[in-house]
Amino acid sequence: MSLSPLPLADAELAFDPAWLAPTRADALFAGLRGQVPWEVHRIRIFGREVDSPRLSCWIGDPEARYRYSGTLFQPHPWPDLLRPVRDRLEEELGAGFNSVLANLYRNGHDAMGWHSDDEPELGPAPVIASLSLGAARRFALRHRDDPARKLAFELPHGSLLVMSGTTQRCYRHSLPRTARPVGERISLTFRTIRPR
Ligand SMILES: O=C(O)CCC(=O)C(=O)O
Ligand SMILES: [Fe+2]
Repeated sequence: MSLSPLPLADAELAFDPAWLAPTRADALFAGLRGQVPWEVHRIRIFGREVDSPRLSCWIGDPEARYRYSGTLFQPHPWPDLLRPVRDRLEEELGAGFNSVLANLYRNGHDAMGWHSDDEPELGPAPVIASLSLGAARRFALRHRDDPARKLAFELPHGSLLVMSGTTQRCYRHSLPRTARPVGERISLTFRTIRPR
């Protein structure tokens, strides 16, 4: 398959439902599930620090540090099995990626709340490439100022979603909880952190 634009005003989205062949996607899921040092990240909600409802791991080049809630996060080194994925993304998208936030959603209770990836380290118009592995989950976008502008769709095993341009500035996105019984899902959100 190939990347095709998804129409949404003030956003720049490209989607490929089958970026990775199923057998490759299976192998990547199994390898990452076993090799990544999955952690519970703490997030701030309404001024309180709580465990995020998923497991995560920040992976990247040594300079891809970022500061969050007063803590300086140092990335974990790239697992070998992610290097060819990063190389292919860089070549196909013509963008550099020095880091990836890996997320593991253990079941339908695990989720990601509404947010924009708009930390200053990402720059004003970041390219974020998100590869989905494992159980298909819904992904939702909604405009910051106009609730009528929204989009939601499934992210299947091996799919790639690229958000760029004004997407982070104009939209929030989320991965909602679901009451359906769903298996594990891993997302890899490739980014570029500019060192401060
Ligand atoms: O898991 C997903 O597809 C979304 C992840 C996300 O929005 C993020 O890591 O910032
Ligand atoms: Fe995000």
